Amino acid sequence: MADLRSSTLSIAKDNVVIPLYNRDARTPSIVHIGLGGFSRAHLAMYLDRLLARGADDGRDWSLCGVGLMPGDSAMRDVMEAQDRLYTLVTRASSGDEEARIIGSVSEYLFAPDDPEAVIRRLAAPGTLVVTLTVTEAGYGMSGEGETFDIDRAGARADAEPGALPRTAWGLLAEALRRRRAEGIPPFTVLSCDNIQGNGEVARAALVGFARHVDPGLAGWIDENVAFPNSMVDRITPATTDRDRAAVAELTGLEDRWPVCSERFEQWVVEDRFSPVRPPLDAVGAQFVPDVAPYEKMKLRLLNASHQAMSYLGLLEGFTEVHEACEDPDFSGFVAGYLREEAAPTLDPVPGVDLADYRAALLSRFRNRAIRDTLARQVVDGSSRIPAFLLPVALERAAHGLAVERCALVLAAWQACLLRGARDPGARLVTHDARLAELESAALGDEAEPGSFLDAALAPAAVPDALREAYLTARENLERLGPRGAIRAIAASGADAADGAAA
Ligand SMILES: NC(=O)c1ccc[n+]([C@@H]2O[C@H](COP(=O)([O-])OP(=O)(O)OC[C@H]3O[C@@H](n4cnc5c(N)ncnc54)[C@H](O)[C@@H]3O)[C@@H](O)[C@H]2O)c1
Ligand SMILES: O=P(O)(O)OC[C@@H](O)[C@@H](O)[C@H](O)[C@H](O)CO
Repeated sequence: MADLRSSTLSIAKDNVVIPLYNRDARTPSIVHIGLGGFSRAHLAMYLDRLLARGADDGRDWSLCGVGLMPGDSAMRDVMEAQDRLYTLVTRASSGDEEARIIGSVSEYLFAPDDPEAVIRRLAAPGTLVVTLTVTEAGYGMSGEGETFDIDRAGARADAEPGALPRTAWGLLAEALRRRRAEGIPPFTVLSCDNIQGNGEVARAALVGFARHVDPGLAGWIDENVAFPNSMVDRITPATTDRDRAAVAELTGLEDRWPVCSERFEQWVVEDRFSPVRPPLDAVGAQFVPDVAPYEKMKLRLLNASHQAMSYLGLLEGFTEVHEACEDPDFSGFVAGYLREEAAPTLDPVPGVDLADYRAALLSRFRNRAIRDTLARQVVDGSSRIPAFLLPVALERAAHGLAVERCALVLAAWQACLLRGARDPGARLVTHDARLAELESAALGDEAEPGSFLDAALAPAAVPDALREAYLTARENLERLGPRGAIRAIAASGADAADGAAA
């Protein structure tokens, strides 16, 4: 079978959508930092659509992908070998698959090889927007998510005089310094990470970093750079060898790194770009004046549900999201979390019926075709729990409302970490920037129940009601196991535990 590259596109099977637009001599208008699974299934797909239909403004809305981490050398190799082409397969729950070869990546730069090339691309007048998926942890925020911690972001070396920057913040600050010096208007910074107020957080990170280098530049960035908030959604698991084989079968071409996702897509973007807004509304994105209600809905419902099901599901022995969500007890628990605990904390969302949204989520989670794993959801729980689930628990506790389900999720997190602390070979949580600290806190909780919450959730102060609910949940989990602890909540009459109802 032929390898995927420009010269073999014409032999792709008939059902495959291929890029027919001109891919030669391009000047990307967008630089994307952190070109991983999600941005390849989402941002690059929207741009591929835009390039295929032709942008009315005549600009080249292709993107330059940038990898910053050492592991991104694998992406560099594949992008080089395949003329920056790859396959996106979207999978419906019926098993129906659609394949599209994405051609919107016009350049790929691996920063560890040549940071200067990345800075030059960022500083080029043609670069109008810089998009980011550097994960929640990449923003290096501490406190309530508003303060930039240069060490947490791993960016202290970037701030040394004369340093060649290695982090997103160092690269962006240096490129903006050059643009300012040369009188080139700044680009817009558009975060596509799952963070409430991701634009504001990106601003806090970049301005916070720049303050370490040049307070004048920091002030200029704060005043002149647009950081629109955005809500992004498309469940995109990591690519497996099984996916590679399936994609070869579907397209007739060997793709070393395809990406497979669900069919659902959503992108809600704050209409605040400077100097130029990409015409993404022509290809399915939605521009709105205020993204906050959409972000809150998505993070507290979808992302927090992933947290809610995953620690409990792993303790029960499940490995994939759909397994947990097809089980009546577990799906009843998630439905109960959505309906009883999370949804009441949301503001109305323009154009969205929240009951329909909740029902649609459960059916997306039950999509067997995408084979999303629980293990993917528990990476970096120390960034995800505080971002997705804790705000629901804190808001409810502050209003004297029940937090049993949030508390059970926290107890299951502790139990998963405890297992790894006792037997590293049996770890259920394997990747977290704070893994050693969390495992030790989970052990400490055995001697002093509740102390795990203080250590894991700091600097958040743990309200008494959450602590009490956690202690009950923890005891139930130990005594009854995950299913029993879930049933205890259902039996308490807190909800109907109807797995079918959202
Ligand atoms: N996968 C999804 O379903 C999904 C959906 C919506 C949003 N997202 C957002 O996208 C992010 C990435 O998800 P993914 O599925 O693409 O993951 P991935 O592992 O496929 O890719 C992550 C990319 O981010 C880079 N990265 C990681 N830490 C970084 C750091 N500190 N600085 C710079 N780059 C860093 C990696 O090198 C890689 O290029 C998530 O954290 C989330 O915020 C993901
Ligand atoms: O990617 P994260 O770390 O923000 O969260 C894990 C999952 O909840 C997330 O990737 C979802 O699949 C995604 O947000 C769906 O749009």
